[in-house]
Amino acid sequence: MTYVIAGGGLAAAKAAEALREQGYDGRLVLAGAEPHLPYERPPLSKSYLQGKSERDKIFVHDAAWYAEQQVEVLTGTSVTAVDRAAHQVTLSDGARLDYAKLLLATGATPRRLPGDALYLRSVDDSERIRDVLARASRVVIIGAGWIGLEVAAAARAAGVEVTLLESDGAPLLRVLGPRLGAAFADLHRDHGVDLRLGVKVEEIAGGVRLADGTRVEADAVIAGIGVEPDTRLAVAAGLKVDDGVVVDASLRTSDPDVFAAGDVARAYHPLLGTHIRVEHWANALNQPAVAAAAMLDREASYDRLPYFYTDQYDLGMEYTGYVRPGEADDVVIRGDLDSREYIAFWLAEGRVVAGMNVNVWDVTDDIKTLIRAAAPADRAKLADPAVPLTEALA
Ligand SMILES: Cc1cc2nc3c(=O)[nH]c(=O)nc-3n(C[C@H](O)[C@H](O)[C@H](O)COP(=O)(O)OP(=O)(O)OC[C@H]3O[C@@H](n4cnc5c(N)ncnc54)[C@H](O)[C@@H]3O)c2cc1C
Repeated sequence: MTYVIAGGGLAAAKAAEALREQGYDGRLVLAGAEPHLPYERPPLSKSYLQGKSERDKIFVHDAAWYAEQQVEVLTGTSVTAVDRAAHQVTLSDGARLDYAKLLLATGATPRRLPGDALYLRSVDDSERIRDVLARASRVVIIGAGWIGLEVAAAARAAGVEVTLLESDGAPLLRVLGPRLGAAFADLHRDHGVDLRLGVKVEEIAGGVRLADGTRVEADAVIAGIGVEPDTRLAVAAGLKVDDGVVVDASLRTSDPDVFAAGDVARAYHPLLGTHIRVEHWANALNQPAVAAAAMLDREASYDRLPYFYTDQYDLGMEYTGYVRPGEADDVVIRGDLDSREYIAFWLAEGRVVAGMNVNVWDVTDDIKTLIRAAAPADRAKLADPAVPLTEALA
């Protein structure tokens, strides 16, 4: 009996680990398209991009671990097709492999623009951009999302002039809303970033040309405009796909022998009562244990709240929870936005649905408790640093 993992990122590695931990002792094959063993991506836009961490620190496990665990890792090998009726996958080298259970952990790929821009997804991308930052005097970054902002911070740390272009009226507008988006705009402007909001890029060529005709010259253009889930295999195999491979709370697809986890999965979240796709490290870290249990025909359900973190300059933050699209406007702040030491809470119908602690630590569990309570919060208590967070319910 063979279990196959299609994909070679964090979710894939954690799935292999979880299957062995949970007692699966059959043949286990992990096929990953990249030429590397599975590694963690968060450092690629932070410490690794800034030359502050070593390459061997980013790998989830070393080669010896996979050998000990008898996980057959096929690097540089894509799964090119899934034949669900025959329970067989085809690999890019032409080989065919029978599977009893299959996990799709194919992740996501950057959205691209026409023209000559750099993108940041892989360790090779990170090294390329690091080399560019070492030589460039000016770069343009397109997109003030998490990746764009972190690359802007790395570029400033390298002494490079940065023009950061964003089509919305604030960085991270859709996630954080206008008030907190503006706080991130201030952060970057305070560090010398030329942030231009509400602009549209018309052409990328030796810099960029904006829709209003303005040209911004640069030594390199780096784009971070979001990712698309890599659902090609699932689509071709006729699985249910809707901006991600649709799975239930146990991470099972519309085929009982095929599962999905990580960036590629749109999973039913029992607490939120809806399907969500999460493009965060903690999700790729934790979902695989549930997928592994389900692959072993055990009861399992993934109901962790989404969690995300970022580091930019001297700002560190953690974000916990989920704000439904278009509901990021009702915010209560505990602390001081200007000194960049605060917790922001997003409310929907009076209840806390998400919290972001900025340069304030060890509050994630309390924020989770508030969200899980799903009860109306007392806004004054929420805003008052003297009141323990767990007492902030109405
Ligand atoms: C630069 C960067 C910084 C980030 N920083 C943070 C952060 O600070 N905090 C945070 O929470 N999250 C962060 N993230 C997001 C986080 O890294 C992702 O959520 C996580 O990598 C998802 O893991 P995954 O295994 O699902 O997918 P991926 O990491 O995308 O891995 C999927 C792998 O599968 C391979 N693959 C695709 N198709 C096939 C196929 N058909 N056959 C075989 N292999 C295939 C791909 O090549 C890839 O190697 C960051 C991401 C990036 C790129």
